[in-house]
Amino acid sequence: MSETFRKFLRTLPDFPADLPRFDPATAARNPVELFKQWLDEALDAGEQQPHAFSLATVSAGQQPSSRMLILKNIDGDGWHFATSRTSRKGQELDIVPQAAMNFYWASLGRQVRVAGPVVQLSAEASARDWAERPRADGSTNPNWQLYAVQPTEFEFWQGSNDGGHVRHRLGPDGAPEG
Ligand SMILES: Cc1cc2nc3c(=O)[nH]c(=O)nc-3n(C[C@H](O)[C@H](O)[C@H](O)COP(=O)(O)O)c2cc1C
Repeated sequence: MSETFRKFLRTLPDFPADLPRFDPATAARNPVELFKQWLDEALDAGEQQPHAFSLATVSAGQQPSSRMLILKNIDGDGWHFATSRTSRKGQELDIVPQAAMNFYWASLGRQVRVAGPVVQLSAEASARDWAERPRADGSTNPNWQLYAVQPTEFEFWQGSNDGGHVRHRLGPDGAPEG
């Protein structure tokens, strides 16, 4: 059975035949600008929920966990997401306020990694996010919290069908890193 499954996995579709080329030398130097460009291109490529990402957090005992979330904004406070403070991730962020985001757009063979410390945004901003969510019903939720990742590192990754994958790593100010 496990051998059959192993072989089955080998047959699954890989990247699409046509992938964009990415040349870091001519890319936007500002990581937020580059991200917004890639997000637009993911939307144009037909990606459903291109603003969805995986958020990894870690427990006090160093057990990592990850789950999908929706990006709510990017501004001077950082990269916003919202969740309940009482959730597993909320509790983990109370103890270890660090996280890693991972966006993946399969149709373009692209991944963006963003990581750094996490801060809590204001009660007002959190309440507004709760009120503006899809299917809002006029209720309030005192546990709903808007957070922001304040990136210390970025990585823009472009897959290639010839194996020449491109990794473009940037520091917090957009300066290229090894
Ligand atoms: C595409 C997608 C987007 C999601 N967006 C959110 C979100 O913005 N906020 C949220 O709290 N949960 C969201 N969820 C649910 C989370 O993945 C997760 O199940 C929930 O937040 C509990 O996670 P935790 O127990 O690790 O804290 C989303 C799930 C999916 C699949």
